Amino acid sequence: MNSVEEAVVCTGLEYAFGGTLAVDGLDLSVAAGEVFGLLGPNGAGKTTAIRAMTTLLPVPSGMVRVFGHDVARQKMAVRRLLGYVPQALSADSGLTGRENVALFARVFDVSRRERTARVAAALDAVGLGGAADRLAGTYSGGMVRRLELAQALVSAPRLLVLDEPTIGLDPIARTSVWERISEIRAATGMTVLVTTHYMDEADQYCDRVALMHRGSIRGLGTPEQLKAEVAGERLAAAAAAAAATAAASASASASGETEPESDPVPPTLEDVFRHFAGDGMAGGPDDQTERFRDVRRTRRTASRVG
Ligand SMILES: Nc1ncnc2c1ncn2[C@@H]1O[C@H](COP(=O)(O)OP(=O)(O)OP(=O)(O)O)[C@@H](O)[C@H]1O
Repeated sequence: MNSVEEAVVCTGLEYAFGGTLAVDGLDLSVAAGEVFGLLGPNGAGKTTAIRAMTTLLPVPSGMVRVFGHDVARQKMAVRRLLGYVPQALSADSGLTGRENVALFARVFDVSRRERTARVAAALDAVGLGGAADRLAGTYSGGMVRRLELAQALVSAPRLLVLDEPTIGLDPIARTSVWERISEIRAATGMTVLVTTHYMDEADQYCDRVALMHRGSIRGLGTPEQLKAEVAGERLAAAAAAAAATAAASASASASGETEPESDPVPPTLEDVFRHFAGDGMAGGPDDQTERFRDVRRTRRTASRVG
């Protein structure tokens, strides 16, 4: 990708759990400094791909590089560049916000001299400076998610990876989490890789998105590019349908009415999602299993957040 620095490059990434091929030949490149959304239906392989990128799953060398470091051979170098907010909650409700972040500062080897200032700066950056000495167990769901963001930020990562950062949050808390992410990214130039099922969030906050389905990428581009692509395909399909109707109807054919009507409603990113992943939501037995799995997990996460 010529002169653009690449934060993450996946080349033919594969990962299987027993007989289940969760990631199936994933090719992906995330440019340094962009907010990149990895989208796709339940079970598409997003979390598995992210866990491979963050060194949490073993993959052969050559499949994933983070800022040029191979995750298989340079695991520690990669970890030093990363901040990761997993889907499952990681804050300890029995510690204060400050203690939670300080714990991460120690784990991520922030020097003793810098630690106090870095912990305070991370808490301020997510708007928790005033609540830093309260137990995390007294925080609202949105505050807990922002605390986890502070935990991931305390090591000043070049790449922040967020797996469904706003799941189970109300619209105001979701906006607050995203505003913090946007501010921090603007201030630091950090790269952000995020998964979300909220298409409105992806549309508003991501520079580019990839639609993942059954383990590989099916669509890639800016939200505007992908919406334009779907609009173009809808028009082409409408033209083909109109031509077929005209051919079948002598009267239409005689009057030459083969032009399709223009699409009155422009596609949304949700339409893009359905376009690329529609067959994943058709309701086969595997998809039903994924949906139940997701409902259970969303409820679990929401109840732990709330
Ligand atoms: N620990 C595991 N053991 C066995 N199979 C797993 C495990 N984790 C994931 N899978 C399977 O791998 C596939 C991809 O799952 P993954 O969690 O990566 O999808 P996802 O896109 O992140 O889904 P969601 O949007 O629901 O979080 C699914 O078929 C899932 O059932």
